[in-house]
Amino acid sequence: MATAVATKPAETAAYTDAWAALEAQVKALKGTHLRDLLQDDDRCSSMVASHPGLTLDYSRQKATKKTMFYLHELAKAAGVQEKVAAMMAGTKINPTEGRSVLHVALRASRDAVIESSGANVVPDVHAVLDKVKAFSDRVRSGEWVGATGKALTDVVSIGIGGSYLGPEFAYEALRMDATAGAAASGRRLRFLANVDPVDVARAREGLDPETTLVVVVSKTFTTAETMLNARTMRSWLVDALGEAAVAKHMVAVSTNADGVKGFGMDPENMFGFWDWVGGRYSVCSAVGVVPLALQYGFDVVDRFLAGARDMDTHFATAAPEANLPILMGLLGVWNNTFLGHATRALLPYQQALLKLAPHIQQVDMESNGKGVKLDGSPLGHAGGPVNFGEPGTNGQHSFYQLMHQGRVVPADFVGVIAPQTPIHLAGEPVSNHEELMCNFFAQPDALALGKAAAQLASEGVPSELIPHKTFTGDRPSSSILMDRLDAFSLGQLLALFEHRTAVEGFVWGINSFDQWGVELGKVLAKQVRTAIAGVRSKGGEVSGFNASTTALLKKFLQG
Ligand SMILES: O=P(O)(O)OC[C@H]1O[C@H](O)[C@H](O)[C@@H](O)[C@@H]1O
Repeated sequence: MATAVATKPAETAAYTDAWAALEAQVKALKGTHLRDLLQDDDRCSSMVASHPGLTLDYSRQKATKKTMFYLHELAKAAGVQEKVAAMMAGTKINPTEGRSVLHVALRASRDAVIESSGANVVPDVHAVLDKVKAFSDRVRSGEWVGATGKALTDVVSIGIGGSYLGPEFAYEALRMDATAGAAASGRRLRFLANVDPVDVARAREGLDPETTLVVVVSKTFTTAETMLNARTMRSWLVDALGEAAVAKHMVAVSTNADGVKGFGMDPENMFGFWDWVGGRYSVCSAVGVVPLALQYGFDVVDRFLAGARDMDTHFATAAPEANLPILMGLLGVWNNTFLGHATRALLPYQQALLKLAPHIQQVDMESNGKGVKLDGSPLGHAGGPVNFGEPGTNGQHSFYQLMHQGRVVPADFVGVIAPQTPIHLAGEPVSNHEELMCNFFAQPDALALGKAAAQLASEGVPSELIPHKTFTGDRPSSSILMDRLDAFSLGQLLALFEHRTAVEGFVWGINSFDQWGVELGKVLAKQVRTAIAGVRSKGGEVSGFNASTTALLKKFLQG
C-alpha cells in the first residue's frame, strides 16, 4: 500500500560519522597515486562486480577498500536500500509533485503486484502493452493502412526531452543488432524533437504522407515544442490526404486523454501512461514502446523490457557490495561530493550507443541538478555533476586532451565483447572490433597511470618538451564490459544508469524525481511569444523586458 513520503532526513549521527570518515579518506589518499593503488592485486580484485551479461571494474577509482567501506556506511545511514524498497513499493517518494516513482512497474512481469495510491498498477501497464502489441502488429503486417490504402512503413515520433531521448537512444542502439535490424527491414523511424523548422524538414525529408504514421509523444500534451510540431505534421498530412486521414495517420502517447481529444485525435488511438512515470524515466512506457515496437516488432521490445526488469531485480535484491547501481552511485557521490570533480564523462566504445550520453545527460542532470534537500533546506554542497560523453574512439580525437592533461574528469567506459557487426579483414592482425576495444582497454590505464617526467627523460625527450609531454595520471574511471549489445542487455544498461542516479539522490537526500528548474524559461518564452505576436499583428515596439532583451528583440523583429 502506498504511503506518504518515506524519505527520512539524512543527518543522523551515523550519516555525519560516515561523512566525516569519508572526508578523512580524502586527506588520507592525498599522497597516494592510482599507480600505487593499481599495484595492489587484492584491492583490484575486490573492486570488480559482475551480473550476468555485465562486469563493472572500479579498481581505477581513487578509492581503497576502506573508502568503499565508508561509502557503504554512508549509504546505510542514508537508508539507500530502504529508499529503493520504498520506490519500488510505490511510496510517494516525489513529494513536491505528490507522486510515486514507478518506472520499474513499466517492466514488471504480468503477475507482479505494485501499488500506487492503493491500486495495483501492473494490470494497467500490461493492458497498454497488449494494446501496443496489437497495434504495432497491425501496422507492421499492413493490416492497418493509411487513408489511400497503403501500408504505413514510415514513422515520425514527435516528442522532446524524456519523450524523445530514451526512445532515440534505444532505436540507435538496436539498428545494427541482427534480430532487431532484420525485423526493421523496409521500415523507417524518425524522431522530431526540436521546434526548429529545420528539424521538421529533416524528419520528413523523403517521406510520403501516404505511407507515414505520426506518433505524438507527450506526457502532458501541452509541451509547446511538441504541440507545434504535431500541428505542423498534422497540416502536412491533411494538406496531402484530407482531414479524415488524421485518424489513420496520427496516434498519441500521453497521460492527458483530454488534451489528445482536444487536439482532434481519437482517444482510441492513444496509448496511455501515468503520472508516476517521470518523463526521463519513461522509455519503458508507451513513450518508447510504441515507436520501438513499430520499428522492431513487439518481441524485440519485450526483450528490452525483460533486460530492464533483470537489472531492477538485481538492484532490489543484490547485497550493496555486489550491487552495480549502488556501487556506481556511491562512486558518483565520492567523485562529485568528496573529491570535488564537477563533471563526469560517459564513454561508450560502441557506435550503437551514440545516444547513450545525451539520454543520460537528461536522466542524471534533470534528476540530480538540485540545490536543496527534500525538506527544502540548502544542500550544503554541489548537487549532481555535469554529465557529457561521446562514443570512443571519436572522443579521443576531441576532448580527451583535457581529460589527460587538463581537468580531472571521472569517466565511465562502456565496452562490448561481441560486436554487433563483425568485420575482420584478411591480413589484419586484429578484427575491426578488436581495434576499437584496444582503445577501451588502453585509455583507462593512460588516465590512471599517466607518464612521468623521469620516463620521458629516459626515452631521450628534450627537456623543454618534458613538461608538455608529461601525463600526471591519477585520473579515475570505471569500466563496464558487456557481453553483447542486444535488446536484453540494452534494457539492463538503461536501468543500471537510471538506478545509479537514484542512488546518488538517495544519498544526498534530494528529490531526484521533480524538475522545477525547467519551468522559468518556459514562462519567459511565453511572454516573448506574446510580445512577438503582438508586434507582428499590431505593429509597435516590444515592451516589458530589460534593456538587453528589448534591444535584441528589436533587432530580431527588424530582421
Ligand atoms: O512529455 P512532455 O510532457 O511533452 O514533456 C517533455 C519534457 O519537457 C519538460 O519540460 C521536462 O523538462 C522533461 O522532463 C520532459 O520530459
